[in-house]
Amino acid sequence: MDARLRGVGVSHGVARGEVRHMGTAVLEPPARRLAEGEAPRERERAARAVEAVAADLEARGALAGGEAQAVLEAQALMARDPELAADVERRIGAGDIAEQAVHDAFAAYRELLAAAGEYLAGRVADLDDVRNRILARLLGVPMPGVPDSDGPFVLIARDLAPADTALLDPALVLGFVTEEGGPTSHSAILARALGVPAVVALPGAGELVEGTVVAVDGESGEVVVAPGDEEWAALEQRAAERRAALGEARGPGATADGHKVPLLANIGGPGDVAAAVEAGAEGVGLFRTEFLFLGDGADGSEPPSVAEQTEAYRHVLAAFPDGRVVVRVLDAGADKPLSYLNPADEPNPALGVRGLRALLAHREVLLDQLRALGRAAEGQSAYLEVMAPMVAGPGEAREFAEACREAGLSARAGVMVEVPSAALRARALLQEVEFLSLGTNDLAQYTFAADRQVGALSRWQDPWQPALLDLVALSAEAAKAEGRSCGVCGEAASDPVLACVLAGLGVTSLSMGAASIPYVRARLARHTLAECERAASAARAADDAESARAAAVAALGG
Ligand SMILES: C=C(OP(=O)(O)O)C(=O)O
Ligand SMILES: [Mg+2]
Repeated sequence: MDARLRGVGVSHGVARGEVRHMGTAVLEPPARRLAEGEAPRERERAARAVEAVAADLEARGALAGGEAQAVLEAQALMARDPELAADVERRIGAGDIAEQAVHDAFAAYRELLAAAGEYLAGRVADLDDVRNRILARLLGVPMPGVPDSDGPFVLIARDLAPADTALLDPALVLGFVTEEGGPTSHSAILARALGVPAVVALPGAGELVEGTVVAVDGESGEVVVAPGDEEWAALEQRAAERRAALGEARGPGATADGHKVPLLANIGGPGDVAAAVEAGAEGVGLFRTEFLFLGDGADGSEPPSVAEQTEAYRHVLAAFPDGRVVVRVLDAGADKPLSYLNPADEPNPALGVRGLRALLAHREVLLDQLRALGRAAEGQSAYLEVMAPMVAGPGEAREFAEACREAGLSARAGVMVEVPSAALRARALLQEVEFLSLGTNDLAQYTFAADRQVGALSRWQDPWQPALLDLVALSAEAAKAEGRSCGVCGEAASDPVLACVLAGLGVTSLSMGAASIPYVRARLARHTLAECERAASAARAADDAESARAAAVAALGG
């Protein structure tokens, strides 16, 4: 095994300790069929196991409190899902024993969830955990979970379920490393909440030998196997420098010479507001409203009502008095499909009727959302702005602006720049709408013809690609020429060094997950605007992502 492995760092800090593996044995149902007349008793056995697991999850939640409680309660709801229960009953009726019926019903549900796109796919680990718990209960074997240990350790798992992470003792668990998961998985969210460093998506993590000492850097995503004292000291030093820098930077985002770059939060709903406020977000740069349409409360068969939407939007606006809140209208399709908006049989959904295209084909859904936003903004001091996703040209921008007017919305209307054509014709877009926001995740997908959901193409998702920086520069220059704002709300904004480069390219605000805000604030505060501009030119002059980053780091003095 290599001495240095690299995954994705999702929770800052460094840790060193012995590896302990999570009990991940997949429980297999015994091969047996029900005899005549056994079904009623078997149904009862299944129902009792489900209820016991749901109650246990709730009890763990009550003990843990806070964010963990919400997650565990959501898992208890999954366990009690009436459709799952009906499927289990049906399978038992067809002769399956309870273990087999639970196993297969969850597998069917899992497939649905995994196919529903990135955010819902992140909940697959939660569902697997619920299934394992019910199976363990039925089989009478110990629950899967965190290993027992007398001393502190680094926890290694395929993916972590909230029921396990919620009750972790940060004094014992020094850090997490998982083979799967991403920045939106619960492992990542809860690691950040617990304040322990975490690295996810590290292939081969499962092969680390129990008891080996590893060092985990939750920022760079590095895991060093058997680190020497010098290597460990260097990692600690880096972490200490980052902490010191964090402590010094306060207040609104700005470069060392006072050039303001507002730091905003990306949120998926009212539940993310507290973390954004705590991180000192100056507002919201991207409210991904599709989670209201796809999320826990929605069943995905029809849009939430205007009243339901109004309430959710009002909650968010109220949290940012006098702040800016940019709401993106529903972005359905490709990684976030919605049956009533997107065609079922598109050969290539990422290039299909998605985003604004789907909304223009269902204008009533768009108009209802805009009306709900207008109502939510009444009497609030927050400054509402609305923007449309996946806009390819000025005609679409005009249609969006017209819909905003028709809905009687007085908020500023803008568009996301996520398609190269929008960046190339940014000035024309700004004849129709009032601001731009760069969605670098999709912009990378469409610039490099690389599906953002295909792991094997992930290097093309690297926002340091110089061609992507060129498109950012084009958009920012167009906005400047038109006297308009041009922010970034894709993942690019959350990389502290790249954030400086983006500021140097002329981007006017940066929006990111709340956890990244303090790091970006601290790094920006270290450099003048002129230094950021030099770093931006150096990065654009490079030929690939790696050398662009190296050139920018060198230009910024390390
Ligand atoms: C911010 C973006 O939108 P999403 O990730 O929700 O598609 C983007 O594409 O960069
Ligand atoms: Mg996008």
